[in-house]
Amino acid sequence: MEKMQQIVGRARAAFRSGRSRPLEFRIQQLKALERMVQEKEKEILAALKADLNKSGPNAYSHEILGVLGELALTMEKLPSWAAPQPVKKNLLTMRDEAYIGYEPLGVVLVIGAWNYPFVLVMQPLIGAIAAGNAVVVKPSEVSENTARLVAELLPQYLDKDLYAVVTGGVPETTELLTQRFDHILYTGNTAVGKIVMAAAAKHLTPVTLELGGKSPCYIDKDCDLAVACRRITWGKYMNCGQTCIAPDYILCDPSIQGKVVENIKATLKEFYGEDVKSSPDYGKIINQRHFRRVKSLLEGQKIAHGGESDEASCFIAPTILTDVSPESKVMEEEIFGPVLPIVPVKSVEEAIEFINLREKPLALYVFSNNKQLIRRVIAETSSGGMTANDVIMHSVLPDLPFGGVGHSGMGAYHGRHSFETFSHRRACLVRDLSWEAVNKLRYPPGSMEMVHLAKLFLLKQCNRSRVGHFISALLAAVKAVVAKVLYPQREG
Ligand SMILES: NC(=O)c1ccc[n+]([C@@H]2O[C@H](COP(=O)([O-])OP(=O)(O)OC[C@H]3O[C@@H](n4cnc5c(N)ncnc54)[C@H](O)[C@@H]3O)[C@@H](O)[C@H]2O)c1
Ligand SMILES: CCCCCCCCCC=O
Repeated sequence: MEKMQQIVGRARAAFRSGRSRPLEFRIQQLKALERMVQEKEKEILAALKADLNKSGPNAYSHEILGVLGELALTMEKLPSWAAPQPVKKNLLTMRDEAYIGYEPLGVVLVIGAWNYPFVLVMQPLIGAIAAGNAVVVKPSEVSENTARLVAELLPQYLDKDLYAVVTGGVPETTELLTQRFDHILYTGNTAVGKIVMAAAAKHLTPVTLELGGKSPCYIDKDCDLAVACRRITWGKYMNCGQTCIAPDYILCDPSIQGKVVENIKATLKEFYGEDVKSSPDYGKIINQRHFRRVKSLLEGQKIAHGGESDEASCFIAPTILTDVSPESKVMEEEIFGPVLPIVPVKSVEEAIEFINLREKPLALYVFSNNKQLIRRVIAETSSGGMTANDVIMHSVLPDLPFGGVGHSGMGAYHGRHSFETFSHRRACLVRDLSWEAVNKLRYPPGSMEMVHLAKLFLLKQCNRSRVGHFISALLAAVKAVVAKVLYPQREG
């Protein structure tokens, strides 16, 4: 493989040429990306099938639709997102142009994870292109078929120098991270997140870290359990439990634990039939390393449902664990597999305390008919995102920032948030060279009279209701300037 330094150097030279900046160019590249997804749909679906045994409908709705939706939204909204954003002015600057200008950061690195291997590199790429950057994409080597396809397709549709793909594993990523980037968006586990952040710190490169964690799900007694459990089952077992924002574990009153199990069991049958292993909708564990890791979490647990497995095909049945101790291994690490522990808690207070004693999760879920209880859980906890009375769905609304907090990550993307993540918000003030008399207020020699006037100018916002103020301030300023010019030696 070509040296990382050359790849990044070429992207930087292409960025410096300025061609990624015009909006027409960005939109043309996004259109090419859309054409790529449409023309190569079959190949993308085949790669996702080979990597994760994703069925066509699942791969389409979980990955391709997300990419097409993000592309359509970005192409439609880019002109308004990228437009200078005027800001409020004060009396000193009321004649000027004051705005936030969005400028590209430069060369951006996007490192993806294997569980949604297409959407997790494409969505950040869309935001980075939209913001006018050059981009180096590093898909996960663990989902090797999708990685290979991304490396093959992107150069066929996009500007090859501006948008490069690097494949490979830890050695290649380690080498890539020695290069200087202007932003890094990394998706993956928290331990590697720290490695990425340390490497970025050497170049003072800002990072967006899309990490994981244990996302709790509290079920209140006052709840339609059949609906709640259907939604939880969908979000927990989709992609065989390998979803960053899957509900990791359930907290509920011991009196409803049995009913929760029964409802989830009934839903599993509804979704995947009698023989889950042969269901096209279930997927598989990505590889044997993860198979063994997930299997080991079942040791010593009370299995209320599931537990069957087959190492050769990386299959672990949808599994429910009951009466799980908070101290057990399954409650120490993110599960990232089809295992759902239920930890009994006696009240919402206990649930909130349980959540707050642990690292801030990427997502948090609460099910209840009681709106006040939902508000309370939101107010008294913290997480990257949350959905009440459903799971996962906050991540599909592009106006909501998608990201973590604390150990579940930093920064966010999706929709406009992606554009902002990959842009520098530049403070712009454009003045002219007239009205120098008013500017005399800030020039030496200083006087308290000038300070009082400056206070009036600076602390008052400029809007219509304050026109009166403005006129009197202006008159006072003129008077002060005249006084300063006539009696320059006087003390303030
Ligand atoms: N927040 C999100 O959007 C999101 C999405 C998907 C997954 N995740 C989280 O990611 C985790 C699962 O992904 P994973 O970490 O197993 O994915 P992974 O193994 O695919 O690793 C992610 C990326 O990091 C790179 N990498 C791995 N080790 C590295 C090292 N030592 N130095 C530099 N780079 C290295 C890999 O090459 C890969 O591109 C879970 O914790 C999950 O919650 C988060
Ligand atoms: C409609 C359901 C879409 C699900 C997409 C989930 C993507 C999560 C990425 C983290 O793993």
